[in-house]
Amino acid sequence: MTARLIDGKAFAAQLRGRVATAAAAFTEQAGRKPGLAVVLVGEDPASSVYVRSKGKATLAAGMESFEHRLSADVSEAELIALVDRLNADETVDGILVQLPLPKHIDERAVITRIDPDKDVDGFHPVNAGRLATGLDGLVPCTPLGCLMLLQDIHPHLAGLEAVVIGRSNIVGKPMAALLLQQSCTVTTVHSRTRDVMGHVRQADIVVAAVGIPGFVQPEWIKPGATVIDVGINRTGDGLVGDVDPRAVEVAGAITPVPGGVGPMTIAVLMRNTLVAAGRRAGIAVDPAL
Ligand SMILES: NC(=O)C1=CN([C@@H]2O[C@H](COP(=O)(O)OP(=O)(O)OC[C@H]3O[C@@H](n4cnc5c(N)ncnc54)[C@H](OP(=O)(O)O)[C@@H]3O)[C@@H](O)[C@H]2O)C=CC1
Ligand SMILES: Nc1nc(=O)c2c([nH]1)NC[C@@H]1CN(c3ccc(C(=O)N[C@@H](CCC(=O)O)C(=O)O)cc3)C=[N+]21
Repeated sequence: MTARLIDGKAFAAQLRGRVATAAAAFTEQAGRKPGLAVVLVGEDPASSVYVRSKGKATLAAGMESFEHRLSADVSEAELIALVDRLNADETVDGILVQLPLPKHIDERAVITRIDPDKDVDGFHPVNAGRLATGLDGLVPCTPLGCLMLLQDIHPHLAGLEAVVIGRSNIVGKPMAALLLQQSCTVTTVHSRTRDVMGHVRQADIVVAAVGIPGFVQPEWIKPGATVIDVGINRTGDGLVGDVDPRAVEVAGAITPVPGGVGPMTIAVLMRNTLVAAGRRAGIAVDPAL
């Protein structure tokens, strides 16, 4: 059997189309466009590429894009002062500070300074708490994008066994929270787990967010399982995921890298910006987003 390839790129394009329609309706009602501010510190080439593609996607969705590029030696105080200005700016609905930050800056101090209602990355502890307790908030883009792809394949997620590999605040933990909210039976495995393979073998759904190229072996996968590969690893062979490509021979459905989760992350960022704008302005946005 060979797995169905989940076309994240096409799914993301559809989502961006729906966001653009809803953004136009917002602009009509609010008399201004939704606005996203992206802050980049330093000149890491990969981060520069992401920031540029986020800016392009923002404009294409009919939203305002504010880019702030700061030099790598900017002080933490200066960066926090910029966050304060963006928090106070009525034309800014979403704020994203590109990670990682240079070592001399405390990421936590910066993230916790962002107004939780403008935190379109969903990284603020207030949003993590809202997700954990089932309140409306802003949900991290990558795991929400993964959930959308999963719901397309499994309209009924309730009762399925899901294994999340990785427990970062950015991907693994919010992914597990979302799957639990959908009534999956969720297991999170990590570097201290005794038998990662043993857990993965049981899973109807595997989400790999490890950061090790080709980590998940085909023999670990239950035949027919759905596999979501979050990994973005730059190697001599180009961009590769956290799942061994031979897994296509065992899985029922699998996301490719590139063209899987990555494009969804940016599309959900657009969606989160529109949702934040709607809530801030008291304007209803399409709930199907
Ligand atoms: N497609 C996209 O849009 C995005 C992709 N990514 C990619 O996703 C991947 C994960 O990112 P992120 O969560 O930020 O990474 P982190 O490095 O923060 O987390 C990696 C997790 O994997 C776990 N881990 C490491 N080694 C093993 C092992 N041998 N067995 C089991 N678990 C292990 C770690 O465990 P422990 O906690 O015990 O150390 C940790 O929880 C990366 O490739 C990243 O580039 C990330 C964000 C967005
Ligand atoms: N505050 C913050 N928020 C983030 O969401 C954030 C961040 N910092 N730092 C870095 C990671 C990584 N990330 C990706 C976004 C898009 C692709 C993406 O579009 N990938 C394409 C390929 C792109 C390529 O070829 O390089 C794909 O997988 O098809 C990947 C990874 C967001 N991140």
